[in-house]
Amino acid sequence: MTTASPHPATDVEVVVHPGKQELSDAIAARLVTAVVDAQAARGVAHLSLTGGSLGSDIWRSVAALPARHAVDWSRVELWWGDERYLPAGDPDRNDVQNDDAGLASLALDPAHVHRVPGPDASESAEASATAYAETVRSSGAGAFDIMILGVGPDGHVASLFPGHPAQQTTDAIAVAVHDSPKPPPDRVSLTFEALRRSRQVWFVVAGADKAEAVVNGTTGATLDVSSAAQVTGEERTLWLVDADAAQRL
Ligand SMILES: O=C(O)[C@H](O)[C@@H](O)[C@H](O)[C@H](O)COP(=O)(O)O
Repeated sequence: MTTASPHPATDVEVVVHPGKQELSDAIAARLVTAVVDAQAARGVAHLSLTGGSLGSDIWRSVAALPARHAVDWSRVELWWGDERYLPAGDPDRNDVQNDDAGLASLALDPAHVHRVPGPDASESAEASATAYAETVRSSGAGAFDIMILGVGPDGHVASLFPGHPAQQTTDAIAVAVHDSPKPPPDRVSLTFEALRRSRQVWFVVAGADKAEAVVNGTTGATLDVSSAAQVTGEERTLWLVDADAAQRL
């Protein structure tokens, strides 16, 4: 399938798994292999994570996967595509939900886990976005190796919501988002420009309520309908979906 998005850097590939559990387990297996490959090629793997239920299920699956020991987790640089602007440790933060699901059980180097500053560590969401962008810029990462993105039923990815003013931010790596249509209202998100600087982009989507978002995302829908359709990887763009989310393809 070829996307008609305005940035068709790569063909879009869709892989369908029967249910959410199989999907989560398959993403985990794919992730371990991709991280090993990135480390073999470049020494370090830059991996960007997503919130959402599936975004955390993946870490439950990785933590149960014997092959996780094939990864040198201390040489993984971790990022988040977006974060809810809440204090460190808040159970509604994406990083905390990922940690609780299993991420925290891996032998990561805390210095390589790049959390988005919350209100306890920054003056505003704008200041947090500036600081996070500076961390991305100074990390030396030419591109993220793997960008994992959940997709909302409304077509949002990271915290870039169709029709929201922050969606179209240009010339920035990260942006503050206020009045988010999905709570909580204040967030920090990578921009489209930053999300596209990824060797591989993996959209991870489960559930019948996402079926329309999957059609829109894989067929190059416009900005006002789909943020997902605006993002492709430099080398590969994968839609990893369950049968319910794929039902309208
Ligand atoms: O910050 C958020 O509110 C979430 O991170 C959100 O962006 C999520 O990734 C998608 O809505 C998909 O979520 P599900 O996997 O739960 O459907």
